[in-house]
Amino acid sequence: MADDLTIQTGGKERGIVINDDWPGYSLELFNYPKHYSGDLECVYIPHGVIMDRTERLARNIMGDLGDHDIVVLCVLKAGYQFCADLVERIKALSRNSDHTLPMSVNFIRLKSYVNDQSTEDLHIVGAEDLSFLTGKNVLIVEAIVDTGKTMKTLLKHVEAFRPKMIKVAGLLVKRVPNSSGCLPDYVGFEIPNRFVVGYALDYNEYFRDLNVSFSLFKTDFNFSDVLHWVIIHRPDWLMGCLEHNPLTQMNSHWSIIIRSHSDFIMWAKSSIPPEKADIPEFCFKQLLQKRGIIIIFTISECYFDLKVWKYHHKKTGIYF
Ligand SMILES: O=P(O)(O)OC[C@H]1O[C@H](OP(=O)(O)OP(=O)(O)O)[C@H](O)[C@@H]1O
Ligand SMILES: Nc1nc2[nH]cnc2c(=O)[nH]1
Repeated sequence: MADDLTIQTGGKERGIVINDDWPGYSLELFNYPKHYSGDLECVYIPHGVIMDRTERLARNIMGDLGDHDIVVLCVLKAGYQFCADLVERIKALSRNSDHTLPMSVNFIRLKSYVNDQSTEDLHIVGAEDLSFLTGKNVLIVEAIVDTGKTMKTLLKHVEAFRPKMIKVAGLLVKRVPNSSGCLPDYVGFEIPNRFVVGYALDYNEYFRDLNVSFSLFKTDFNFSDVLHWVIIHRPDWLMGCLEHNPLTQMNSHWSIIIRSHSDFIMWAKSSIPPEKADIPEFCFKQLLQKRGIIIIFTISECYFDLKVWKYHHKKTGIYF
């Protein structure tokens, strides 16, 4: 995978390539949990297609590694579903062919995403000591390779324990501009640069329980409504954003900018006196306590926070 690692790099397949203009399937055609209604855009890759592709990956892995012992290293949390399904299919092939692939399964947890953003803060949680991998054939099983940072870090970590061989199976690989260049040896699907959820892939821990696989997280909503709602119901959170935003120190005026993560500014007001800004007065009292405000929300940060809030308050009957 990475150039500096002793892993075979040649002849890698891109898997099933999903083009940028793929609209997905209408949600109306599938069953999905009621608690996610309104949150999803479409079904991007149906569960059955993932299962069929996984079966083929299992066959490719058996073909390459059959008769070697392997240690499967499942990357949690998102990798658990793919790993379970892949191992199940390798076991089935093992039962029904002349090749056999003795396997042990281990788990490692890496965490770097907050909302839909990769952070520099990558933690390896548990199984820091991987000395049981020394001299072994290792199959790393990962749900998604996006920026590739997780995989690069993990490979370095695993390499340090001197396994005999490392192969990587990744169900999804995203086409991203600044990819680390780490490509799995076995790829299920190459997908556009969109945020997908379901089949154990989460958004701040939501949607792991979504079985209609890989749906797109919905981001089309009315920004003014969202902003009003946040200001009214979450002034504390808003202030938190300000505290942590270095830009808040820069300007003696305030401005509120809402932008999508592709940097398209959807709604912006800058240096407007509060009484002309069409935002409830009490919010401005709070905002104006802090002079020099620039608030930058990304769509999903803002939207998801509302969702969390909505779910949080379901029991108390406050709805967005
Ligand atoms: O290629 P990258 O940009 O590094 O992203 C890929 C990683 O992101 C997700 O993990 P996350 O940090 O969200 O933790 P999780 O698996 O517990 O959801 C996913 O499971 C991958 O490990
Ligand atoms: N749920 C989810 N987690 C990710 N981690 C990296 N990319 C993604 C993605 O598209 N969806």
